[in-house]
Amino acid sequence: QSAQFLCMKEKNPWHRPVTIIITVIGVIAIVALVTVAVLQNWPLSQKYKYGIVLDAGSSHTALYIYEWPAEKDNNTGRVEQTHSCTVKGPGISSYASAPQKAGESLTECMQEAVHRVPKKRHHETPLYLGATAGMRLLNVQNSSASNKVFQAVDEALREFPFAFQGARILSGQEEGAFGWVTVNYLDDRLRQGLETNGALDLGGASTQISFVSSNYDGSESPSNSVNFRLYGNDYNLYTHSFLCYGKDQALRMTLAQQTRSGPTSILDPCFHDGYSETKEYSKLYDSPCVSDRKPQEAPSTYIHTGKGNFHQCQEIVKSVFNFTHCQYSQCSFNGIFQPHLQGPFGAFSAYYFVMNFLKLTNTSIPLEQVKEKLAHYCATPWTQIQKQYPNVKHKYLAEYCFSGTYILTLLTEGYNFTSESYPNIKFIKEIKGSDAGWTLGYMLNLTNMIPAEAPDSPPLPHAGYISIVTVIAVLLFVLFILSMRPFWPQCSKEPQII
Ligand SMILES: Nc1nc2c(ncn2[C@@H]2O[C@H](COP(=O)(O)OP(=O)(O)OP(=O)(O)O)[C@@H](O)[C@H]2O)c(=O)[nH]1
Ligand SMILES: [Ca+2]
Repeated sequence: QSAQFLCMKEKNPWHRPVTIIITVIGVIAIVALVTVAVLQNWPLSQKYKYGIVLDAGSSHTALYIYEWPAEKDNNTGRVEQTHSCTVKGPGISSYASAPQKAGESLTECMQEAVHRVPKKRHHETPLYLGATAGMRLLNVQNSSASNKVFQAVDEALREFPFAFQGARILSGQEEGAFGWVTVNYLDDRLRQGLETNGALDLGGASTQISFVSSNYDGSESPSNSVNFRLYGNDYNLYTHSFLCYGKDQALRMTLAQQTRSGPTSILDPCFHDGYSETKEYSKLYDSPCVSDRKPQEAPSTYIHTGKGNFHQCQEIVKSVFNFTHCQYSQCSFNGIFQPHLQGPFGAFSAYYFVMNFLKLTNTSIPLEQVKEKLAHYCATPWTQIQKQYPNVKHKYLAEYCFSGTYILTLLTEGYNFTSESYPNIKFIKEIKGSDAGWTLGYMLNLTNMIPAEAPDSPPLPHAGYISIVTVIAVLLFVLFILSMRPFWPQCSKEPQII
C-alpha cells in the first residue's frame, strides 16, 4: 500500500475544458476592452486641414499657408505656418493704373499653394486676402481705382480651386488686434491664460501698437479698445494704427519736411555722407500722407544727398510727430490716447528687418549704447557701406540709417519707451516657425478656431487612460478567476490510503 496525494494524480486543473474556456473568454474580453478604449480615444485621423491668407501690404504681398490636425485639437494652439511665398513686384496698391496686373501678380504664389495643399483638401481650404495701409491710402486718394484693384484680385483668386472667402481692407484696429492674437497664440499664452505680450508692427505705410494695460478698461478713448473672450479669459486690448507712420511713408514725411521750399537739392542727415541721387518731386508727393505739403513752386527733380548725422536726423524725424495737443489723460503722439505701457512686447516686420541688419536686436544693450552704435553706422560714408554690403538691395541699404533712427524715435518719443522699458521689447521675425504678423490671428478669428470658453479637456491624458483601463481589466479578470475557487479541483490536505 502506498500513500499518495490524490490530487497529484488528478489532471492539471488548467487543462480542464471549463478553465480553458473561461481563460480564453477572459483574455478576449481584456483585449477587446483595451482595443476599444485605445481606438475610441485615438485622434480620429492624423490628417491635416489647411487655410491660406494673402497679406496685401503696402510694399508687397505675401501668401501664408497654415496647417492643423483635421480632427479635434483645433482649439489647442496647434495651427502652424507650413509655407510662405513672397509675391514678386510691389504691393497691390501700386497697380492702380493697371489693376489687371495686380491680379496676375498673385498667380505664381497661388500656383505654389495649389501644389502645397493636398488636392483632396483644395475645395474646403479657406482663402482670404486682407489688404492694409497701401490700399487704405489708395482708397482715400482714388476710391474707384482701389475698387478696380479689388475686382481684379477677386477675379484672379476665384480661378483657383480653394474656398475663396473674399478680399477686403482690414481696419487699423483689426490689423493691430490680430497681430496681438498671433503673437500670443503662438506663444501659447492665450490657452494657458498667461500674461500677454504686446505687439508692435512696423509696415511700409502704417504702424500698430497693441497691448493689455491693467489701468485701461476701454472707457477712455473707446475707439482704441478691442475686447476678446478667448479660452474663457476676457482681454481688454488697447490698439492703435498710425496711418502714414509706416517706414516708407514716414521717410516721405521727413523728405517733405526738408523740401518745403522746393529746393533743387537737399543735404539729408538721415542718409550717408557721399550718397547722392536725383529724385522726382511728383513721386515724392504722390501720397495722401504728404500731398497737402507740396511746395507751390518746385522744379521737377531734386538732388537727394546725404550727410550721415544721427542726431540731426533724429531732430527731423521728431518733427513728423505732433506732441502739442492731448485731450486725454496721456497720449502717444498726434493727440492719440495711449495708456501706460505694460509688459513685454514683440516687435516684428520692419522693426525686425532693420534692427537685425543693424545687429541691434539685443535689447539688453543699454538704449544709450544702441544710439551710439546707430550714430556710428550713420556716420559711415556711403562708399564704405556699399563695399561692406555688396549683396544688399540698394534701396534697403540706403535707408537703414533713416529706418533705425525712425524706429528708435518712434519707440521712445512716440510710444514713450524709456531706457528702463526698452529691454521689454523683443525684436522677432517668427515664433516657433510661424511668422509674426496679423495673418494667423485673422484666420483663427474667421474660422472660429479660438473658442470663447476653455475647451473641456479629458481629466486624464490618453496614455494614462489606457493604462488604467488595462490594469482594471486585468484586476477584474483575476478577481473573476479567484471567485471561481469553489469550482476548482480540491486537493485533500491529508494523504489518502488507496
Ligand atoms: N531690409 C528689409 N526690408 C524689408 C524686407 N521686407 C520688407 N522690407 C521693408 O520693410 C517695410 C515694411 O515691410 P512690411 O512689413 O512687409 O510692410 P507692408 O506689410 O508691405 O506694409 P503695411 O501695409 O504698412 O503693413 C517696407 O518698407 C519694406 O520695403 C526685408 O526683407 N529686408
Ligand atoms: Ca504689414
